[in-house]
Amino acid sequence: MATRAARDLTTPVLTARAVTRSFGPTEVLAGVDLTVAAGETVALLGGSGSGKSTLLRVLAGLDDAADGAWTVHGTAAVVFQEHRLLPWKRAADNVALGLGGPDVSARVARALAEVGLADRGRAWPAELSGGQAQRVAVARALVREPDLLLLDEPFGALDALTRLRMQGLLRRLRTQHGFAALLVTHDVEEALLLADRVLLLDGGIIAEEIPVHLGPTRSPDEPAFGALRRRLLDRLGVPTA
Ligand SMILES: Nc1ncnc2c1ncn2[C@@H]1O[C@H](COP(=O)(O)OP(=O)(O)OP(=O)(O)O)[C@@H](O)[C@H]1O
Repeated sequence: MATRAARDLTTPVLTARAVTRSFGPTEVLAGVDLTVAAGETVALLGGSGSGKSTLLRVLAGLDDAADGAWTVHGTAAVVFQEHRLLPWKRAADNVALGLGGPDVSARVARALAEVGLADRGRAWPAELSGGQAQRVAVARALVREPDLLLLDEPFGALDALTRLRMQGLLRRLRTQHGFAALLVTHDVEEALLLADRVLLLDGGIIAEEIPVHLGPTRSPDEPAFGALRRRLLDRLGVPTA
């Protein structure tokens, strides 16, 4: 699939300023500022109920009750924890949903091949494993050639092995396509495996920003990885010693 070579890489793909969102008297987002650069992967980490999913929904345009200013420069696509495939449509038709043009079936076939499901296009969602269904959800996002992927715990419902495979898939697709990603996760290891930067959401704001200076072939066995993991777990109030 063609990457967007013409895109201006100096313009951020996402900027958000002073984003607030309350539910009744509870202010869940209290003035969030963040920027995601082109091609960058940013993990959004925070405790349960800290507002990660709320923020992602706002940025994805799925919540119109928030205040503040946020802009996606380019095309964004969202992948949720649940695959959200329509059960009455075959895998390929789920990927094709909302697309137009004469080459839709070729684009869909290419996207399915890229997630390793070239031969499953005619399958019904109920015939797919959890991991396969989530791959179809990734293909549905990929086929839109996004500049930014918004990922809300995309592998959270998968078993540990499938999760590792999906993380590898995301890394490969990111290298091939060059999209930026904002990844909501509460898995510190996942954040460190995938992200260039980790943002900690706490008290309704980005309370801390941690650059992840690890190489592309990073491993949890590296001392620097372990040090960052301890720092993040400590910040999240999880004892490590
Ligand atoms: N539609 C809603 N109505 C009322 N309260 C809501 C609604 N959506 C979210 N909240 C509240 O906002 C807070 C943040 O929720 P959110 O789902 O964004 O947290 P999270 O950080 O993604 O949590 P988790 O990691 O457990 O998924 C929670 O207290 C939640 O109860």
